[in-house]
Amino acid sequence: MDALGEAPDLFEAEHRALLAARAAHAGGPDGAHAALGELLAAYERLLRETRRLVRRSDRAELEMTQLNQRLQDLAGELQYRATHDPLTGVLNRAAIIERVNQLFARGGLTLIVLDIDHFKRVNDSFGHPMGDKVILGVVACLKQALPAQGLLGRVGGEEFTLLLPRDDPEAAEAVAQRARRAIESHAFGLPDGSRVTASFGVSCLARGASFDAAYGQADEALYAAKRGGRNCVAHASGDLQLHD
Ligand SMILES: Nc1nc2c(ncn2[C@@H]2O[C@H](COP(=O)(O)OP(=O)(O)OP(=O)(O)O)[C@@H](O)[C@H]2O)c(=O)[nH]1
Repeated sequence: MDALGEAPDLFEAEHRALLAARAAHAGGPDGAHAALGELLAAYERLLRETRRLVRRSDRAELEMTQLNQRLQDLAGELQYRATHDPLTGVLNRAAIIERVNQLFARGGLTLIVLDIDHFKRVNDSFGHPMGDKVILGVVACLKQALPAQGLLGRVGGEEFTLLLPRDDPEAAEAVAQRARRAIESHAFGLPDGSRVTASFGVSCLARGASFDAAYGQADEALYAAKRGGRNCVAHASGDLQLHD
């Protein structure tokens, strides 16, 4: 910048050489040779500068593209972390609440809530890492039992939800029983050879309901399943019915 705040003209010398060449050309052949020499030198410098500027701008563009990609990756990572459980990689509670409320705006749905039975015993007897391994095993069983259009989430420590995009109690019963059997028969590798089971509560509600209503019902049914002896499925359709 000069004193007036204007950027210096990078091609001042070339501009002057051009003016001189123009004047020499207008004045006849006498001064033309010297002017042509100056013009050549100026033209060569112009090419060098232009190449340097193009290279610099290519580098800047590449850096911008890389920065942009990094930003997009970070935004995706942030979005993933905000919506997924770090241990299991399934949807977290906040993401499940959002999905359920979105789906209720469009139609009915089924919320199945399940809780691993006597899970505290696993932690107390074999340690927290073994408990984590059981949680991962349960998630693998749930993924196996979940239909393609269903969603799986972790809504508490050892509590999960299966979300089915229709309020169909029979389909819900089939999915819950499939998940229950998958857990019951899975080899978790506990040191004492004991099996792991889970209890299930099912709520099917029509369009316009909310996560709180569906979760409240499913949770109540889940505790009926616990009271009913665990390793079973209870529905919240009016009065609670146990299935095994
Ligand atoms: N390993 C591990 N344990 C967890 C995690 N989150 C919660 N827990 C444990 O889960 C256990 C839950 O125990 P309780 O709520 O008493 O229930 P429970 O022993 O499963 O008994 P019931 O539900 O009545 O069958 C507690 O010991 C928690 O510390 C986790 O991420 N990893």
